[in-house]
Amino acid sequence: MKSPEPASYASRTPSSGSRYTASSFPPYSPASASTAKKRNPAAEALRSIAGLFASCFTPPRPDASSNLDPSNSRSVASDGSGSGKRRRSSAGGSNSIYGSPTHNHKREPGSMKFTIDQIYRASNSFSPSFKIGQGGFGTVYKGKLDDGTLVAIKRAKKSVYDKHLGTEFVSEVRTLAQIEHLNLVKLFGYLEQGDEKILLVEYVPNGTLREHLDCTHASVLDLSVRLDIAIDVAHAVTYLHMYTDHPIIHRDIKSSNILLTDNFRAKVADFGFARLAADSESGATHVSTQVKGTAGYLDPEYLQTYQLTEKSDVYSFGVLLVELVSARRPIEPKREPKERITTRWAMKKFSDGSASSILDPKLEHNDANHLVLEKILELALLQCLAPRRQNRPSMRKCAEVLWGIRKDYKQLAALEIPSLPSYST
Ligand SMILES: Nc1ncnc2c1ncn2[C@@H]1O[C@H](COP(=O)(O)OP(=O)(O)OP(=O)(O)O)[C@@H](O)[C@H]1O
Repeated sequence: MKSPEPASYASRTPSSGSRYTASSFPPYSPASASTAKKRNPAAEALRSIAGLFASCFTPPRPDASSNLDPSNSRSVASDGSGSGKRRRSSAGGSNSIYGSPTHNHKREPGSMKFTIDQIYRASNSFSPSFKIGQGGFGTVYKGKLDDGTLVAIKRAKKSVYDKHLGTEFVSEVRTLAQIEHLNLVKLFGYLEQGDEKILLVEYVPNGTLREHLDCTHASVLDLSVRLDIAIDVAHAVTYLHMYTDHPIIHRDIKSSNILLTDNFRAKVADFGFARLAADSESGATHVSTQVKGTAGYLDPEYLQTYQLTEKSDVYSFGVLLVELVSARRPIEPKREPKERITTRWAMKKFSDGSASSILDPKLEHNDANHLVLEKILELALLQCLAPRRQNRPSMRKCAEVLWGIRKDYKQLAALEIPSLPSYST
C-alpha cells in the first residue's frame, strides 16, 4: 500500500464532506429490533470473520429490492444496465453475482460478471506477490481486471465457506451488491466454482484506519482528517441504517474495517456480518444464531439481550471515535489494568476534567484540537456509549453532531496564529 504524502492532506479538503446534506439520505425507515437465539455468544464474539463489500455515491435504486429472486440465490446478478433485470452467469459452470457498474465508469453495462479465468488473470493465478492481506474470511489479493479496474479479490478459505457461505450468505451478498455509496467499499461480484468462493470488491489503496493510527504509513493523520473520517463513516452507516425499507446493520464497525483512499476518504468495508434488520411493520425479526462482532466494540446490551438493532452500530461507532482521538485500540492488554479498556480509561479522564490527556500523543495540543477532542468525546462517551440503547443517538444524529464540530473547528482553526518557527544558532 502506498504511503500517504503530505500533499494528500491538502487534496482532501475540509469541505470534502459538505457535499452531503441531510436531504442526500434516503427516506427514513424506523429502526427495528431483531431478536436472536441464545447461544454461547461470548465465545463467538471474539473475532470477526468474513469480509466484504460495497460503495458509491448514488442513492439506492428504488427498485433494488424488488429485483431479488429468493429462489435463485447463487446465480443472480443485478443487471449492470440498471434496468433491474437479473441474469444468470453461464461462465464456465460458475455462479456469479455482480453489482451495478455505475460505480465504475470504464465498465460497459452488464460487464460485472466474472469468470474464474478473469480472476486468475487479474491475480496472476493468485500469485503470492499479489497478496495484500489475510483476514478471517481468507486471503486478499490485489488484482487488475482486463479493463484496468483495480479490485481486491477475497478468496474464502474452506472453513469459512463451510460455515458461512451458505444460501443465507449468498442472499446477503445479492442485496449488498446493489448498495452504492461513496463511503462503502463496493462489492463488485461473487463467484463460486468448484472449491473456489471468491468476492471481488473495490480496491481501496491507502490501507486501513488502524494502520494509520499505528503510524505504519509514515505520516500522522491530523485531527481534522480524523474528524472527516468519522463523518465519512457516519454517512456510510447512516446510509445502511436508512437503506430503502430494509435497514442494514453493519455489526462489525472497527478501525481495521475502515479503508482509506489516497485522499483520505474513508470507505467502510466488511459486511460479512451484516444482516437485513427486522422489518418492523411485518413484525418479522431477524434471528441471529450467534453474537458476532469484535471484542472491544460490542454493544453490552446486545451481549445481554442478543437483540440486534442499529444502536449496536452506534455503540461500536462510539468506540471508534475514542480510538480516533486517542489512537489507542479498544483493548490494550499491555497497559496497566485501569487503562486496558480504552473507553473506560477515557471516561474516567473525561469525568475528571482531564480530557486533554486522552489526545493521541502524536497530535498537537492547541485550542482547535482541544475543542474537537472535547466535543467528540462528549458525543462518544456521553451518547454513543450509553449503556441503554434508547439513550444512544441515531447514526444520522451522530453525523449531524460531527458536522457541527467540523464547523466549529474550522472557525477556530482559522483564528489560530501559526506558531513561529524556532531557529537554533
Ligand atoms: N477492498 C480492499 N482494498 C484494499 N485492501 C483490502 C481490501 N479489503 C481488504 N484489504 C486488505 O486485506 C486485509 C485483510 O482484509 P479482511 O477484510 O479479509 O480481513 P480483516 O478485516 O483485516 O479481518 P477480519 O475480517 O478477520 O476482521 C485488510 O487488513 C487490508 O489490508
